Amino acid sequence: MTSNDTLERLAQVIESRKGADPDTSYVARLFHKGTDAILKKVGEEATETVMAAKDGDPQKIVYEVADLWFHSMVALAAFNLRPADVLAELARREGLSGLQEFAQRGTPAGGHTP
Ligand SMILES: N=c1c2ncn([C@@H]3O[C@H](COP(=O)(O)OP(=O)(O)OP(=O)(O)O)[C@@H](O)[C@H]3O)c2ncn1[C@@H]1O[C@H](COP(=O)(O)O)[C@@H](O)[C@H]1O
Repeated sequence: MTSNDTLERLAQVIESRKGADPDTSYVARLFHKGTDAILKKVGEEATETVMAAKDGDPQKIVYEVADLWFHSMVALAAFNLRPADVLAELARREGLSGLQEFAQRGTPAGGHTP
């Protein structure tokens, strides 16, 4: 079993919660609340990830990043996207240095460097 399988299985469960009962499913409740509520959770989990990383506790970092990935996947589903779309974008970037990619964009005068 690969990590891609785990993400794809979770994506299928998330998809199946669209229109499900908000009283019996957390994901259905998020969809019921709407996109703004989902995006708010993504923001909260990102902040909690930063705080965990500042604490330096590896277990807490993994826990919070799992929360962040999960809520990001709910956000993707809200826009009818799948983890496969993100994985394809990462695959496209494979082997292309971030510095190289940044240079190809062309740095505006006075612009920042990564
Ligand atoms: N991976 C997850 C998952 N990760 C986190 N959460 C829930 O996300 C909620 C919000 O997390 P928070 O950290 O914000 O917790 P909080 O209770 O708001 O507390 P605070 O941090 O705000 O104090 C919690 O209720 C967690 O249980 C998840 N809920 C569901 N899943 C997956 O989604 C599937 C479908 O879930 P249901 O739709 O509920 O059946 C499950 O089988 C799981 O595989």
